[in-house]
Amino acid sequence: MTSDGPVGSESVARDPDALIRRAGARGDPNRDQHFLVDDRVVDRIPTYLPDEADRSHVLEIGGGPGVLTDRLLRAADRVTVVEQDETFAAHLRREFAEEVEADRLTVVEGDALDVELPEFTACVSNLPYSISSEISFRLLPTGKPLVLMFQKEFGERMAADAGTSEYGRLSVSTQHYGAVEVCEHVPREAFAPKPAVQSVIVRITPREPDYEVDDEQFFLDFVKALFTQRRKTIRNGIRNTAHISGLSDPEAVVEAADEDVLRKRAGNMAPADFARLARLAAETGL
Ligand SMILES: C[S@@+](CC[C@H](N)C(=O)[O-])C[C@H]1O[C@@H](n2cnc3c(N)ncnc32)[C@H](O)[C@@H]1O
Repeated sequence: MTSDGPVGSESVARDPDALIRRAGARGDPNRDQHFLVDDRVVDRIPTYLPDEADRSHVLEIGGGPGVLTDRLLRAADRVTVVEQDETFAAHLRREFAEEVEADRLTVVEGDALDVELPEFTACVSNLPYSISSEISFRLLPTGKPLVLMFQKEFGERMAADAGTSEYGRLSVSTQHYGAVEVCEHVPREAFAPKPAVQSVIVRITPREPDYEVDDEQFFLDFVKALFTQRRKTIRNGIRNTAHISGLSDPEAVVEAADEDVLRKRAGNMAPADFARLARLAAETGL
C-alpha cells in the first residue's frame, strides 16, 4: 500500500509517481537518472539484506526522488544518501525534513566517487550505472553487506562461476570480497524513464575468501594481467603480461608452476587457483 498524501505524515510507503511529481523534475538518462516506479520491486530491495546485517546506518548512492530512501528509512535506524544532482538533493531534504531534523537522514550532495563516505553498516542502492565499477570497488573493501542494482550483464559477470562465458576479472575481484548472488531480475518497465538495458539486484555478503593471499594488490594485478590474455594458456599469459602484473622474472614463475595449471586458461581458473599461483609468482618472480 502506498500513500500520495501530504509530506511528513507517511505511515505507509510513499508512492513513486507522487515522489517524482513532488521532486518537480523528470529523470534525465544522460545523468544516469532512471527512477524506480514499481512499488513491488522497491519494497523487496531492503529485504535482500542478509538477516544478520547491521541496519544501524545504511548508505544509499543516488537517491533521486527518494523512493528507495523512503523504504530504507523504514528498515534502518539511520540513512545517509549521496546524490549528485542539486535538484534531487534539495528535494530529498524537503521531502524527508522530519527525518533530517531527527538526525535519521543525512543528504550528502556530491559525486559518490569523490565525497567522503560515512562509517556505514550496509549499502543498498539503485546505482547510477556509469559508475558501477568504480563505486563497487570503493564499497567492496569496506567489508559491509551490499545490495546493489546493476545493469544485468555487469551483475551477472560479478556473480559468475569459473568455466562460464561471463566469468572474468570482475568475478574474481568481486568474489574476493564476498559471496555474490543475483537476487532478482528487474525489467526495464520498472523504471521511468525506461532504460535501454535490463537490470539485476545483486547481494554481496562479506566473508573471508577460502584461500590465502599475502599481497592483495599483487593478487588483483595478477588476475587482471592474466584475463587480458584470456584466450591464451596461463603459461603464455604469465610470459606476456609482466608489464601489468609487475613480475620481474615471469620465466621463473613458469618454471616453478605445475604443468596442469600452465595448460589452463584464465576462464577455467577458480579464484583459489589464482591465489595459489599468485603466491607462487610472488615468491619466485617478483
Ligand atoms: C538510477 S537513479 C536511482 C534513483 C533512485 N534511488 C531510484 O531508485 O529511483 C541514480 C541516481 O544517482 C544520481 N547520480 C548519478 N551519478 C551520481 C554520482 N556520481 N554520485 C552520486 N549520485 C549520482 C542520479 O542523479 C540519480 O538520482
